[in-house]
Amino acid sequence: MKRLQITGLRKSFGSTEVLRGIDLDVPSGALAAVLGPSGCGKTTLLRIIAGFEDADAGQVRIGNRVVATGRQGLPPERRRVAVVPQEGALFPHLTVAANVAFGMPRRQGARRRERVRELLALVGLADLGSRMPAELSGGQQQRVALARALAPDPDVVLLDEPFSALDAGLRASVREDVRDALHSSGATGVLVTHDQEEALSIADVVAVVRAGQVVQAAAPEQLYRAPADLDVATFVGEAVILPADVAGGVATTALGRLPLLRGDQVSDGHGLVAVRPEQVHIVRSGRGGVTAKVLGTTFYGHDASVRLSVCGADGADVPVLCRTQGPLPSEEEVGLVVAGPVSFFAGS
Ligand SMILES: Nc1ncnc2c1ncn2[C@@H]1O[C@H](COP(=O)(O)OP(=O)(O)OP(=O)(O)O)[C@@H](O)[C@H]1O
Repeated sequence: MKRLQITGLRKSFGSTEVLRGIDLDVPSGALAAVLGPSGCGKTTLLRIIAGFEDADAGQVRIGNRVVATGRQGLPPERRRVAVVPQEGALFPHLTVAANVAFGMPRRQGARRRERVRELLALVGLADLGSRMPAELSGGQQQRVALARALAPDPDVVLLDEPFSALDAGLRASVREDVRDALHSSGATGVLVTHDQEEALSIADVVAVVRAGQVVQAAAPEQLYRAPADLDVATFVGEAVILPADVAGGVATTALGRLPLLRGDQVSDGHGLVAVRPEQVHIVRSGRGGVTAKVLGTTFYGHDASVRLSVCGADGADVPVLCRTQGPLPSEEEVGLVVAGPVSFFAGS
């Protein structure tokens, strides 16, 4: 089994406490994304798992092996952990095949060549073994880096912002290929990123790190639909935040009366609700819903993001965001209805 269990991991550099009790549990063969703003300690966490850095306290366990506990740990080469760095870092003077074979024992001979072929096929580069790294695109280089990491058959693969150097068009397809290759290999993966779309789109589990702790770890859809707090709600995707008075599991807001997620567990009181823009639907003025005025539209091609304002309880304008197929004329009056339950954060 290749389950990765991290408990109570702490690390300070001088007087700066970077990791303050990180807990993370990644099932065998799953891919976890560690999502957090720049400087929150993501790379430090990976370096500790890999054995490049010692923690001050806590434990790293892979399957039934404790690879680090407190300040003690196995050396990196005995952990069965591989790292894919930010930019492939391939050996420029070796062919693609030789790069992939680099970490494998030479005595394997024909088996080694066969394994390189398998790995290149796994990452979709079956025909490129004889090329030099400089003759590959950035996305192809990252796939070779993954194949090289997988060559010694590691239990855990760590990926440090592996797509950040790729342009937007390429990034989506390369990350899907990397996810599929990782899943096929059976290795457990941990990817660190500050890109929420990347985390949501490829990971089985997303762990949001803030101030050196995991504030929520959940499947992408659960994280998006039921964020643990207001910061997670706004960090993971866009949200319309509205003041709300709650009674009987229903919030009264500037967008009308909205049912709450797990409303039966929410006490009556005042707070804020988070509404996802795609929950807000436009209906023609006079056809129900809350009246809103269009402020402007940003058109993205596949859809558009419309900024509107509705009238709050105190008479002030409340900004609202929704998604539409195309632009709407500014100043137009429309009706808005909200579909589905919303998250509530008491006393915020
Ligand atoms: N060897 C070190 N000595 C001193 N401080 C360090 C060291 N390594 C990291 N830090 C500090 O620890 C903090 C976390 O760094 P880390 O690189 O882990 O963050 P990160 O979340 O990966 O950031 P980014 O997304 O920008 O790469 C930063 O404030 C950094 O300056």
